[in-house]
Amino acid sequence: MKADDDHELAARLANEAGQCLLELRERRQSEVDGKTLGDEGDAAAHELLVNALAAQRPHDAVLSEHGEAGPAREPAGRVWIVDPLDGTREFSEPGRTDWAVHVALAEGHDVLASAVALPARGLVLDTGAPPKPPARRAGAPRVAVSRSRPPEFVGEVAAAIGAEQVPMGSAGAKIAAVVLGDVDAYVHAGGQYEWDSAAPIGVARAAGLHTSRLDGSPLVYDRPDPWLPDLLVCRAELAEPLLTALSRSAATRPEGSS
Ligand SMILES: Nc1ncnc2c1ncn2[C@@H]1O[C@H](COP(=O)(O)O)[C@@H](OP(=O)(O)O)[C@H]1O
Repeated sequence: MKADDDHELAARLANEAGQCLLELRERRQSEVDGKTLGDEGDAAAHELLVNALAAQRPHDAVLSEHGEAGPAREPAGRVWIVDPLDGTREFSEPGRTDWAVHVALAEGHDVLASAVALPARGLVLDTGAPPKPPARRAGAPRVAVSRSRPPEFVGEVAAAIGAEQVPMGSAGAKIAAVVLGDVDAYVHAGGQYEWDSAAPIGVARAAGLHTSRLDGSPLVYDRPDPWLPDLLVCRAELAEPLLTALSRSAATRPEGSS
């Protein structure tokens, strides 16, 4: 099996799940409430991805936001880490485009191939043909943060580098915004799981962006516990100033200290 096939499969499955979600959203949004729409989307996209991976990669394990599937995970073996619908809340709000489908293949605790679909924007970003981030736009740097749960310390970090904050839903949409040059960085803390970041982190790395934990250490995938609560994605030239600002902020201060 060629590695190229994995890039291609990730992109195809992310696109197919995205089309399924677009169709479901169109058909059901006038019939059910937002919570039901999100739950139906999550379930439909999960089912599509798990069935497709069972048919196309029967020897690989699958770790989805909605449970494990396929053979048991082997230490450092091949595992598809998928988030069928990232930004469930935004998916259920009419007209919003900040939601995504994540499909990643990890091996040796690293992402080998991945794709992020942004169905409502008609885009699929993948590691087989990673986009080159455009030149930085003029003006203050823009830092994407969670729309619903922005970390408290982000204000002081943004101020330290003269940046403005841009609230947005979905980890995949925020990392894609850095890849596409809509923003310059994404800072997250307080909680997340491996499926929230594996696929977009693969694409961001392939596009030459900086990716790490907030203390600068590497993001490691396919650990027994999928909790991966914080991350930084940014243009390479912002890594040093942002990591310095983060190291001086509450972001990396041990809990309980001031
Ligand atoms: N504190 C936290 N604990 C657990 N998951 C979190 C979290 N903050 C954000 N997330 C998850 O990260 C994804 C992006 O969040 P946000 O839009 O706030 O940036 C969402 O995934 P899902 O939409 O797949 O549930 C959300 O649930």
